[in-house]
Amino acid sequence: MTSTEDVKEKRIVVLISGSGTNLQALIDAQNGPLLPKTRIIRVISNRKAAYGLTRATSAGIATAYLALQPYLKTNPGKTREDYDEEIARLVLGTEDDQRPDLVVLAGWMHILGERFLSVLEGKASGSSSSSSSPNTPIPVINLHPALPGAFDGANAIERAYAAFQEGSVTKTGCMVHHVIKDVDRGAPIIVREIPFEPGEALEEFEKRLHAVEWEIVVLAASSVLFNKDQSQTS
Ligand SMILES: Nc1nc2c(c(=O)[nH]1)N[C@@H](CN(C=O)c1ccc(C(=O)N[C@@H](CCC(=O)O)C(=O)O)cc1)CN2
Ligand SMILES: NCC(=O)N[C@@H]1O[C@H](COP(=O)([O-])[O-])[C@@H](O)[C@H]1O
Repeated sequence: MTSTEDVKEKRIVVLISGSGTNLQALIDAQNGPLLPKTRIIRVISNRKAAYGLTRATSAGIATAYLALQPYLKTNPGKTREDYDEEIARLVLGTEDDQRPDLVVLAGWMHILGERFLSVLEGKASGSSSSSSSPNTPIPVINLHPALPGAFDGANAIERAYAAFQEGSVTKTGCMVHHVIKDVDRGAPIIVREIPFEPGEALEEFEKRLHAVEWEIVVLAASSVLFNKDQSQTS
């Protein structure tokens, strides 16, 4: 029987661009019933002012910042794809004990290209370390505030709310899905439907939606890390 001491710690890297309330939900869930022996080892942001960086630092989690435009400016000749590969390197770290078991995009507002995905899928080497498991794919999941195939891309909440105002939808939702090249089209892991309420202000609706996000981002991480089926779609 494996004792708890023998169970290898699970490592998560979280990518953010903003306030980090979903990062905070993951921080608070570390070593709890859904994420036992699990640690967020690094938080990476593409926005220097992201409050999520403050949350990470307050929680004693290492942080890194790298934004596309400053990267291109300080590296003449480099491309967006080079940036994506640099982000992959930041995700992998330089040593084996820095290699994550899961990457969570929690409000990460940059579309990641093939070069990033290839490194994380183990099809290309992005780490400078002689990792003992360079080709093991690392799952990448994304939190998106819409239902599968409904409002892909940025500003999904506002677009869904406007569609409700026009009478073209009665509900929206949020989901966590696997990340593939096609934005927001990866296989859903957890989906939650959230009906609109007539007369409800956008700000009030957003509060309801975010509260559901904080729940599913932890459930999805648990599902992927521990192969548990948390996929109650509702
Ligand atoms: N290859 C993938 N990359 C990303 C995915 C994905 O599913 N596949 N999900 C997004 C997250 N996201 C929606 O969930 C999303 C974020 C940002 C954008 C977008 O248009 N970004 C612009 C820049 C916008 C800005 O800087 O404000 C861009 O990248 O040029 C669309 C969807 C994360 N990445
Ligand atoms: N297309 C991606 C997208 O819109 N992601 C959204 O960014 C917010 C991040 O909040 P947070 O910074 O407070 O965690 C969340 O609402 C998440 O669904």
